[in-house]
Amino acid sequence: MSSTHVGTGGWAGAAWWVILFTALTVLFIKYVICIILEPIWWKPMRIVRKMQSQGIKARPYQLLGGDFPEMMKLVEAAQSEPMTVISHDIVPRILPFLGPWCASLGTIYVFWLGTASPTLNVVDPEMIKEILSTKSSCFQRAASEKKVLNEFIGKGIFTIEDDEWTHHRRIINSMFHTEKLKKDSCYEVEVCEEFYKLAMDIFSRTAYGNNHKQLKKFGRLQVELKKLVLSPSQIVWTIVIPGYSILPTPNNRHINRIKRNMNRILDEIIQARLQRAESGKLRDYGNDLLGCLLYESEAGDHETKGRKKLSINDVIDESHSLLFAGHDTTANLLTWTIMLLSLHPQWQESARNEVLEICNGKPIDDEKLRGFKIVTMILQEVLRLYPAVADLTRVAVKNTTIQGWIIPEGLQVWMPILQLHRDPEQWGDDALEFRPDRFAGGVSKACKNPQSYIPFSCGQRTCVGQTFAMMEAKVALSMILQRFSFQLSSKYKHGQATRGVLHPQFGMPVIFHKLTSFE
Ligand code: HEM
Repeated sequence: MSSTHVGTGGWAGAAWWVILFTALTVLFIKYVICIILEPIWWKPMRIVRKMQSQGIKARPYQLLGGDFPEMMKLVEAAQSEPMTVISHDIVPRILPFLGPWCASLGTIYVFWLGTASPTLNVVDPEMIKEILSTKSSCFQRAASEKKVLNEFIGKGIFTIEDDEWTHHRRIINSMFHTEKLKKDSCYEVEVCEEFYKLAMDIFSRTAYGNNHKQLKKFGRLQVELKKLVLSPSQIVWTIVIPGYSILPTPNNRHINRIKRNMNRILDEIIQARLQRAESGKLRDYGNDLLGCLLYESEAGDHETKGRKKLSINDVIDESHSLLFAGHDTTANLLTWTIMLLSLHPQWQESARNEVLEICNGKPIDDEKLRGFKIVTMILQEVLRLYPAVADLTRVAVKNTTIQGWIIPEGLQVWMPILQLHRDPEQWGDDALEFRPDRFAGGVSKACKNPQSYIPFSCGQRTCVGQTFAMMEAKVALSMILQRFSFQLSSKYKHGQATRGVLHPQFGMPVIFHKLTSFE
């Protein structure tokens, strides 16, 4: 009797345990499903429904990488051959998906830039102004872009946010004060065909002192790294597979080897600077960019008024960002300028006459640079047609309204600068032509809405080096114009690609003729 009783009670107790265990397991599975489904399905679909309820169409959802793998395939196909004619209609080559998608979905639509990343295509200049300027606190750089940039240039000013960004930006800004640029960057440079090396040399001398030999090697490694990290397949894998960069693939191992070498060069430069300061050969750490960064680092003994000091690793990471942004962009500006002035010899001649008249055989200084009206217009027009940065991406970090559209938290926005700079609505029917004189009355007269011209972006995260870049381009161009006339070689093939920045895909062979006045 009692044993039966005990037995039944035991079974009942066991049954309760089974029920409890099953319930907990079901709850746990539901919880795991929620954790997985919320970011990859529910949240993105909520965002898309919100946009669809406002009349905006969306591309169909794709799980891994979203539309990105298809975009990359289209880009590869569009760039597989040189262009048959020299034309500035390069949107179908650089952003080949834009035309067909706009035709079927309208100019404002949602596509998938990365895994579960609904992204709004934005070309309206007023919306862009709000996103980048007036409502910039509601947006940050998108996660997929940060992933790729972190792989290439490490964690620095491009990828950090909030207080950390404000702190780093303030330090870096101080180096680009016009007073400092006037004093430090007006030295005579040899004109060379290799703008990449020239721009690296100028930037490294100005920002990193007397280390240009080491930084030349750094520059070579950066070119190699760029090819590996920013190759279409590596970008797709980095975005699609979380943690892809730590897998021991041959490419990743090669990338890590190059990064270690680059870090070693920067570390040697930093340690040498610290030693010079310690031995009293320098007051503080020097007043170039490296000096400013070290002054604010844990190596500096000054009071930071509660602000966190930069670590030496922060200084190394920022150096990767600045050494890349500081020369690749300007090198391409000069390259495209030489191409366009070769195609338009009358503008080459006008620019040369202006430079010869203003310089009159004397060295270039700040006052002369301010007198370069034609040269400035030419550079502005080059930056319109061939902006180094072809598009910008941000992600909304809180719900906001932009020009009447409700933008939910988590929605990415994508702003194709290249398209904006060629919009005939803004620039007129000659938008695809090289016409520097459209800038004769300044940007506000060149287009309907000045917000349609953003080669350096705008708002608080506008390019920190724009004054430096324009100054450097004017100095280099004026020196070339005074010494040489130039034309494209018959070997030149017209084609563009983006790997970090918009660059000539098949190189830019140019024939220079020494001017008789400089024989
Ligand atoms: C023709 C030359 C240049 C062009 C067209 C250009 C363009 C741009 C653009 C469009 C951005 C915004 C990127 C974004 O928000 O995603 C940017 C940011 C930046 N640029 Fe430049 N740039 C040029 C030269 C330079 C130079 C010489 C430096 C010197 C260090 C520099 C340093 C930076 C930095 C540090 C940022 C990030 C700013 C931040 O996030 O606070 N750039 N640039």
